[in-house]
Amino acid sequence: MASTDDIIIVKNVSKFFGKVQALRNVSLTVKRGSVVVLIGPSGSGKSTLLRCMNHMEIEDEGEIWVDGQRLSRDEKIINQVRADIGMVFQHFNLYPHLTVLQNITLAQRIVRKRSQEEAETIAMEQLKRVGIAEKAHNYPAQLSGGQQQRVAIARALAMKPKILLFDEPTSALDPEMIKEVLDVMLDLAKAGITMVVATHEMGFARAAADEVHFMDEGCIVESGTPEMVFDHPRFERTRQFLSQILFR
Ligand SMILES: Nc1ncnc2c1ncn2[C@@H]1O[C@H](COP(=O)(O)OP(=O)(O)OP(=O)(O)O)[C@@H](O)[C@H]1O
Repeated sequence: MASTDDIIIVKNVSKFFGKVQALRNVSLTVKRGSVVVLIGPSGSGKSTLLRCMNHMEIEDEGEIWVDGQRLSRDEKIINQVRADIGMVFQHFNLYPHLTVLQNITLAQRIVRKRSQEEAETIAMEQLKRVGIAEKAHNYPAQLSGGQQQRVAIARALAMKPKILLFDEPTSALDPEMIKEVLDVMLDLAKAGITMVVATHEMGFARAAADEVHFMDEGCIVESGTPEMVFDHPRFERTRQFLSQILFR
């Protein structure tokens, strides 16, 4: 039964791209304040599931509920859900012609209708939180990949979202920059921010996740605590995947 603790409910969701079935009857719940990590091979459906959660993709079958609201094609609901759910992508998606500060104030002004002054105050708070306040007046191209991703996280946080979705946030980074981004994410997890993270970083999953879901071919094959999934996988498919993955 659904509880008010459940901020996201995904119920029997399927999604097709032409003949490709990206999600097969997927169900999961995300509890308020918890960290849920999606793992699985490339093409297993992790991104599609995240994108359905904030309605960047629309499920073909099943239901998705976010904070008590059923997602539908109603534009008002879609806009509200998108404002309440922050998303951090693999490729940062910062505007190259805007400074870091402008990147973080833009959506706050348009979507949250904040004044420039308020938006800048919040932007600076969040830049401090991710440890790069001194870069506020730089352009994205003047920052390292890790710093750009931290700006993207600050931008998402500045919207004061109810949930943060991360789609392989460290996959495009050089190895030496991965840790600085994962450390920021770990801090957010400790602060009780609700997060759903698709990642290949098993060390992060082990340290931060309340629940791990292993996906393969559009299905959730196995779910549980990191200890259950990593140390005592029940299915051969999970064991096989984990045996090919680098733990760090
Ligand atoms: N817009 C799209 N059009 C057509 N097929 C798509 C589209 N998006 C995803 N797919 C297909 O859906 C399946 C699931 O893809 P998805 O990106 O969700 O997997 P993933 O687990 O996130 O993979 P990765 O780890 O490589 O990002 C794949 O077969 C993919 O090719």
